[in-house]
Amino acid sequence: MSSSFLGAYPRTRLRRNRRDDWSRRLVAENVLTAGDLIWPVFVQPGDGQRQPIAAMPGVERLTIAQLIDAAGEAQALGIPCIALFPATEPALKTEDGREAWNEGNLICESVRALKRHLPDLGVLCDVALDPYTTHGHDGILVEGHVANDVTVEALVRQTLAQARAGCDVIAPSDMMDGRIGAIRDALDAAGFEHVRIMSYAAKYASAFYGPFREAIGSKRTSNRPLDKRGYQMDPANSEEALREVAFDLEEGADMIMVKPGLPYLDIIRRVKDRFHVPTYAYQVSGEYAMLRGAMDNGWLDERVVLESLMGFKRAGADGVLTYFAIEAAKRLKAG
Ligand SMILES: NCc1[nH]cc(CCC(=O)O)c1CC(=O)O
Ligand SMILES: [Mg+2]
Repeated sequence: MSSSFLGAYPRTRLRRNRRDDWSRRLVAENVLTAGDLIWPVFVQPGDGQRQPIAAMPGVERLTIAQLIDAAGEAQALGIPCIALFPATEPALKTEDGREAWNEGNLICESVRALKRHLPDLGVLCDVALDPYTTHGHDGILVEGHVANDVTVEALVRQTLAQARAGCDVIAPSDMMDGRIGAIRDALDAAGFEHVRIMSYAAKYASAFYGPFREAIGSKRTSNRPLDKRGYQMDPANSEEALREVAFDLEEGADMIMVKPGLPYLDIIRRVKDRFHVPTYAYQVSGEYAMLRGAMDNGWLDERVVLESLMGFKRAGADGVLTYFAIEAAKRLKAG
C-alpha cells in the first residue's frame, strides 16, 4: 500500500483516533474477554487448608471442596473452562506412574465432583505421567530415556480414566510422537467421540516451568533441574513447531496449544497463519511468577496482567491458559 493511498501527515494524523475513549474503543482490532480464559488449578488430596506455592504468590493448591467453590466463582465470572493438575501424594508415585490411570485418583475424583456441582463448566485434564512418576518425567523410562510407544499406551489408559470420570477436554502435554492419533482412536472406540482434544503440540523444553514443578511436587531434590529435552522442543526451533502442529491436526486434535506463551508469540502467529485452527497459548507458571513478583514488589503495576493477555490475542491466540484468569476476569468485568 502506498502512502499516497493512506494519506500522510499533516492530512492524516494517527493520533486523532486515539484522542478519546470512545474512538479508541471503536478502532480496537482485538478484544479480550473472560470467554478467552482457561484457568489452571492445582488440586491436593484430603480436606486440609489451602496450600500456598512459594514461587507463585497468590496461587494455592486446593482440596476438592475448595475447588468446587473456586470453580463456581470462575464460572460466575464467565470463564468457560478450568484445567486440573494434581499434587500427588509421594507414596502414590511409581517408576511407571500407574496412579495416572487409577479411576479413583485425585484428578478423576475432582472431575466427577465438578461435573456433579457445575455440569456446564468445561473441564480440561492434562495427560502426561509427570505428576505420578518418582523421577518426574512425562513418560516411562527405558535405559534412561523416555520410551515413546509404551508411554503412549500409558497415556491412552490415563485418557480413558479421565474421560470416564467426565472430562470434556483431553490435553496431552507429554510430547510423545503419535499420541494424539492413539488417544483419538481410543476415545472413539470407547464411545467418547464428543470428548475434545487440545494438544500441547508445540511445547518447548523451558525453564519457565520451574514453579509448576514445585506446585505438583515433581521438583528434583538435587540442585539439577529435570532435563526434558529428549521429548520437549528446542527453543531454537520454529519450523519444527509447524510440523508438530500439522501432525497433531492430522491425527485428530481439535485445538492446538503453544507453550510457554510470552517468549513464543512468534510461534503462535505462525501456527495461526498457517493452519487457521483454534489456537491457545499457555502463560506458564514462570511467566506468572515474573509478573506477580514484579507487581508484588511495586516494580510493575497491575495493568501488565491484561496487557500480557491481550498480547496473546494479538499474536493470533483464540484463548489463553493463565493463572491470572480469575483476577483478569474481575478486571475485565470492572472495565
Ligand atoms: N507435562 C506436565 C506439564 N503440564 C504443564 C506444565 C507446565 C505448566 C506451567 O509451568 O505452568 C508441565 C510441566 C513440564 O512439562 O515439565
Ligand atoms: Mg508431536
